[in-house]
Amino acid sequence: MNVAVKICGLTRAEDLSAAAHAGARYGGLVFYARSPRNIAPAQAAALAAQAPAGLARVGLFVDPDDAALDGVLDRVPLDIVQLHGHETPARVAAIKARTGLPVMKAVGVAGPADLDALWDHGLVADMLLIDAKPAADAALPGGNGLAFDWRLLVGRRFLKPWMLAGGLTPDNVAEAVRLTGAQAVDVSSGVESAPGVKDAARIAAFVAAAGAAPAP
Ligand SMILES: O=C(O)c1ccccc1N[C@@H]1O[C@H](COP(=O)(O)O)[C@@H](O)[C@H]1O
Repeated sequence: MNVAVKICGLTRAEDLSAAAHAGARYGGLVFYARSPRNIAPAQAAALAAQAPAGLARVGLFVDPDDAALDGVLDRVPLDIVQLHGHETPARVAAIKARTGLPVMKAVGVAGPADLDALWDHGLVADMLLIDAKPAADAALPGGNGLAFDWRLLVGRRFLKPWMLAGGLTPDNVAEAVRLTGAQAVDVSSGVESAPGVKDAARIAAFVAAAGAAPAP
């Protein structure tokens, strides 16, 4: 199976190298101050410059205003913008127009009613990211290592290509892919030794277990 893998929350050169070497197709850089994976634009620019051609650089934002977006995009070469907050479809469309980049919109899922938002966002976003819906009192809107009931996705079709996220690990990603038919998966905490510190062995195990094909 050819499953594309995104390793999110890269903060160190060795983590980016481990992701690329393992065969990941996307590397995520988190621009969200409350996250333990938050990265400053200057540091992100250096990391992004090291990314090989087969690794798409994804910038993760949470409800960014235009100044926040510009402050990163003026410095950091990104290939995709990931929106992981409460952005409306109209805001997604505006960010897509402003940045000129493909936009991946994350939608949190806890039950069947949450799937409706995937339809609405599928009308404007280029890609969808289906993540677990965080608890109301969660400190972060994502990156919590929290999974949702993957059976909610069985038999579902979406308007745009989508990634599965939320609590994925080297041990459960194969089952998640088998059950949902996901062709792309995203992981952050499941391949870490500590928040914000990726583990090369876990990255390699995750990519292998996902059934990823190496970048062409
Ligand atoms: O990783 C973070 O710190 C983060 C912060 C704010 C929003 C999203 C974040 N990460 C994204 O969350 C999902 C799932 O992460 P995990 O594998 O369950 O830890 C993933 O899409 C990350 O891109």
